Amino acid sequence: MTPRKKLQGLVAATITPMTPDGQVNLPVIHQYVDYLVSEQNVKNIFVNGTTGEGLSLSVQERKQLAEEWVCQGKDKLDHVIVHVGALSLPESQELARHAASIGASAIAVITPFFFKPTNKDELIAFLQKVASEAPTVPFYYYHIPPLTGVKIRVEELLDGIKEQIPTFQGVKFSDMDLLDLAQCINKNEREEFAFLYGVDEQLLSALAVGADGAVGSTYNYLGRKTNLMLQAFAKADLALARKYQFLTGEFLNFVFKLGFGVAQTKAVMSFVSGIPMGPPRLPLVDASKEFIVKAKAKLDSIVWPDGD
Ligand SMILES: CC(=O)N[C@@H]([C@@H](O)[C@H](O)[C@H](O)CO)[C@@H](O)CC(=O)C(=O)O
Repeated sequence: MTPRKKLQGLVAATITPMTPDGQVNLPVIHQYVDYLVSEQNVKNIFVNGTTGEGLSLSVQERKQLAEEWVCQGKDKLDHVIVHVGALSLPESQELARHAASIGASAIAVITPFFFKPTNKDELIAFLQKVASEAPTVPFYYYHIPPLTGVKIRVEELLDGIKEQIPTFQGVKFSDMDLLDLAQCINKNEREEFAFLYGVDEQLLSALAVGADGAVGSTYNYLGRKTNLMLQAFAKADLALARKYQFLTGEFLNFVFKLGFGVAQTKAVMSFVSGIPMGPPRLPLVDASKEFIVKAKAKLDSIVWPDGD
């Protein structure tokens, strides 16, 4: 899949559909692609990331998923970014080669988070070894310190990165540190890199400092609403953009108090889209019935500015 334009706008961090007995449910992906495009107006995806439980899947499952998303997304999706990060360097390299061979638009890599890099040079050395296995595929660093515990500032990482990773294309920035994000964007004078923000409830603030777009779980089921926020922001209608951000925030604030993570995202996506996402894989456990009833009632109660 050749990217037709610089990545911007919304990217859905895809869920990995599973059968009730915990197997990856590939046949559902065809319907899932159509749902994202036609119901959510989202044409970019990020596969096998956090929301996709990528680090809980086998290498074989990750390859099958990447292949299925690329295949089903052909002529429908603009960008299919495949997350190929792993704790083991050879596994990550194998996944990078595989993503290149199936025509993924880009790859992304998370830092190793068991044995962790302690500084920028160690992290870049790992990323470089993976990126060089896919020398024609755009490369994104996936920064998510709340989960990895690796807090190396991205602003530091950018210095000289293009010399070490010629395919470097940008960052999926899933952190609340907007000073770091803003400094990255300030350094990106030639606008050669894309910065995709990953904290959905704060996207408007990231847009204000210049984020190009966003990767997140909520764009699976609130993509259409968030696209309206992006449009309002582009027209400098901040009052309207804020309304959308406040309302997605109202929903997320509500579910955070109930306990919210990938398992609950799967449940919400199942009831909103009607596509069965199935249970999460252990150690995650299914959302409770009580969560589902309350989350659905909350989402249904929201009155959006577009009248829906
Ligand atoms: C920690 C986490 O899961 N963060 C999500 C957000 O989209 C998150 O679900 C949302 O902001 C609600 O908190 C994304 O950044 C993760 C993501 O894009 C991915 O699945 O790779």
